[in-house]
Amino acid sequence: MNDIPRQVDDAEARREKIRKAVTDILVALGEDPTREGLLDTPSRVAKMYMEVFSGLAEDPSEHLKTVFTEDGHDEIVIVKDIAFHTMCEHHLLPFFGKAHIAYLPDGGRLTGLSKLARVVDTLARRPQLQERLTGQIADAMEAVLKPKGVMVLAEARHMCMEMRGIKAHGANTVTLVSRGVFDTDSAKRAETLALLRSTG
Ligand SMILES: Nc1nc2c(ncn2[C@@H]2O[C@H](COP(=O)(O)OP(=O)(O)OP(=O)(O)O)[C@@H](O)[C@H]2O)c(=O)[nH]1
Ligand SMILES: [Zn+2]
Repeated sequence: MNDIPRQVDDAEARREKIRKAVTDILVALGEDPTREGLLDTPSRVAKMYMEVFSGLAEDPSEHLKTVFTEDGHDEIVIVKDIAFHTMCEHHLLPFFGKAHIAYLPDGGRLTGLSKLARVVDTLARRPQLQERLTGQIADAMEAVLKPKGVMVLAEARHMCMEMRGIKAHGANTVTLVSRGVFDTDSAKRAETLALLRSTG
């Protein structure tokens, strides 16, 4: 019972810290935080950060606990084109793209297909690096489903590379993690990678 008000208070205290920090940034930029257009900006940014970083308080593997055991079904499962939006931890600017996941079940242990997208969503709602996001998706799959193998391919555009700095417009970053048989069996790895990369 006592946990609920504490969490609410804690969330409000964190929102207030963000509001104050955003006001300080606006002042540092030479803006007038009291002008009409900016009046609610600190509150909006606080609400937005609490939303886009809400995955920090969640355990992604919880989503995978809906396991169906389908004896004899140890064929590869692939879910492609899982869209994600996240924030690069270096600049707090968005990077976004798609994750493609393949796993080879063991002992018939399958999870709901939507749960793979939920894992990606939870991990994306954190300050991230693309390599870490890719690895953490595979970690969650391994921890709960204990598959024979898991492969995760992610492709993304980083706003910190496009709208500032090097301004490499349209650069696409691809990251790949292979575990289990997809790491040790080169034929399976090549076949699965081709399936993950194929379009349509
Ligand atoms: N490996 C990796 N690097 C990233 C990711 N997101 C952003 N970066 C990079 O993080 C690096 C930070 O480099 P720094 O030299 O510390 O920062 P900076 O001066 O803003 O760098 P520039 O972007 O080159 O102007 C940059 O090269 C970014 O492109 C990511 O997901 N993975
Ligand atoms: Zn960045």
